[in-house]
Amino acid sequence: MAQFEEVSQKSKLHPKPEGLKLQYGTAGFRTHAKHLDHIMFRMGLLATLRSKKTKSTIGVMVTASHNPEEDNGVKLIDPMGEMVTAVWEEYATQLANAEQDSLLKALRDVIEKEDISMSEPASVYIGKDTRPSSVSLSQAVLDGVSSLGGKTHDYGLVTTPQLHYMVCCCNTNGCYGSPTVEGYYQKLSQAFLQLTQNAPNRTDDQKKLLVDGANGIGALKMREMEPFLRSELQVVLSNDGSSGKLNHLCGADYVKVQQKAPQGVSMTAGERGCSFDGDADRIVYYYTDSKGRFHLLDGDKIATLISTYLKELLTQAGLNLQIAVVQTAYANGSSTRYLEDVMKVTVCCTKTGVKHLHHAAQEYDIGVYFEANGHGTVLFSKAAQKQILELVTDPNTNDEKKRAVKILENTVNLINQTVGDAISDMLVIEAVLAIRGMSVQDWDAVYTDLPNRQLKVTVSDRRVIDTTDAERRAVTPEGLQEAIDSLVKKYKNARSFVRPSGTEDVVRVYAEADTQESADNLAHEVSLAVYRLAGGVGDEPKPLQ
Ligand SMILES: CC(=O)N[C@H]1[C@@H](OP(=O)(O)O)O[C@H](CO)[C@@H](O)[C@@H]1O
Ligand SMILES: [Mg+2]
Repeated sequence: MAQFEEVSQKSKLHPKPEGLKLQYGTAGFRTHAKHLDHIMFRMGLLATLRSKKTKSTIGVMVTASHNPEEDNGVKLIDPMGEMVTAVWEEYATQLANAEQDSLLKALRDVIEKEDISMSEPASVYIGKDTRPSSVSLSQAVLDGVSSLGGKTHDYGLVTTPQLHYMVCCCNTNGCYGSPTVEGYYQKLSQAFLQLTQNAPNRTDDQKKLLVDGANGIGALKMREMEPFLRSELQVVLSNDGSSGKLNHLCGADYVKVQQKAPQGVSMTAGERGCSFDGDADRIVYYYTDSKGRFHLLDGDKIATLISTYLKELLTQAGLNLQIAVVQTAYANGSSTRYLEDVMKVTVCCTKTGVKHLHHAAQEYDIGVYFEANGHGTVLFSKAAQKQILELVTDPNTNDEKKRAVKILENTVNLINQTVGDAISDMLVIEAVLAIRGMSVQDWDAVYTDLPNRQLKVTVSDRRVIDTTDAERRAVTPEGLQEAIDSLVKKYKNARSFVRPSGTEDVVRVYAEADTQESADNLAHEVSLAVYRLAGGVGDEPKPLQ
């Protein structure tokens, strides 16, 4: 077959290092950039097949998000802008690991299993982050697509959520928006400007926001978008990539894990700041109080703020829609308690990884999902969107209801429903604070986080730990869960769980309790239990200082 002749020829330009095995993990392939050229070419091939199969445009994003600059990675995007489905993750791994001489066989296997008609046309959208290696790696993706006769549109430098958005716009024939970066800025900024009209008396101080761009793509795109916001948001951008290194001592992951402000951001007391990660699909907020203490507002605080706001609007609009918040086991216990007991919203817990949260959120009229690390968005069901639109145009709606439902409509337009999006989430948070007249301190005071600690333990094979109940309980190895249970009993308001990481070769330990000292001690004791019962390697975990 002529098509395969070209694959065969071109694949020689992107050879697989013999014996190298990589896996499509929680967030696609991710490793040192030097190992990825063949992976990119093959993901170009796979995206082309996926496009033929679904008769839709598929996205391929070249990025390694919050990883160090030397790394890179790739994620595939399905037709509605969601993460690629699990079965195709398997194919991705098979194709990635086929040795050079069995690549065509691996390709034919997928075609056969999925019964793909090779005469279908194919279309693939491609984007990349600012890593130096992204230039040649995205070229390898383009080569893969063209060698199977697929059409490509190379968006060049875009954030991950922007590419998800483009794919969704394309496959909905423009219903979701226009598939251009300009179209994205226009849709979001128009919704934001409409929303801020509900808060006409904001001062320049209130409009000011410090943004840490993680020296990555988010910074570039924030600069591009700024004029569209017409000073309704006054962004002070740092770590804009002009001098610092990507994700180095800055960005959302650094701030969340270290629980301190990024370097290069100078905040006066009470000013609010936020950090994006390296591909701008995560965001966390923070401020420093008058005593110089740093306060983090993470994904849990964001989910609480947004769901409270939506619930209030639904009541004002007289709409009977069910709202739920989807979290993972890492959600702070105080947030879960507040949402269930005070807000009376449904809270559901899934396994770690955005695809799990996204699927769970699709089950509700309105599903708000956030990982504690700041990755999340809101999904509105088709029926919910229809009800909102009908009420906007209903001549019998009174003024109060009309105001609420107009705000809801603009909020729907401001949210990137395809995936967590730092820029979109930031604008939603800014709009909510403005409309509700809240400062960042008011927001922080809604509930107080339980002190918590996350640790990592290295074991010889992390797969010996199997979990259940959305990863909150360990089933194996024997005795581990009992050990955790009896340690937890020693502390007040305590909770702890362990799970094998899906992105690193470690076991993660999480503990929370009434004081930082208790959380630290509990996390340490549970780490010791993991080390002893699950085959720890290296030195025994030491107590925290
Ligand atoms: C505790 C934690 O933050 N885990 C992260 C991390 O997964 P692990 O499976 O824990 O390594 O990376 C995932 C992909 O970016 C992200 O979805 C998840 O939230
Ligand atoms: Mg990311």
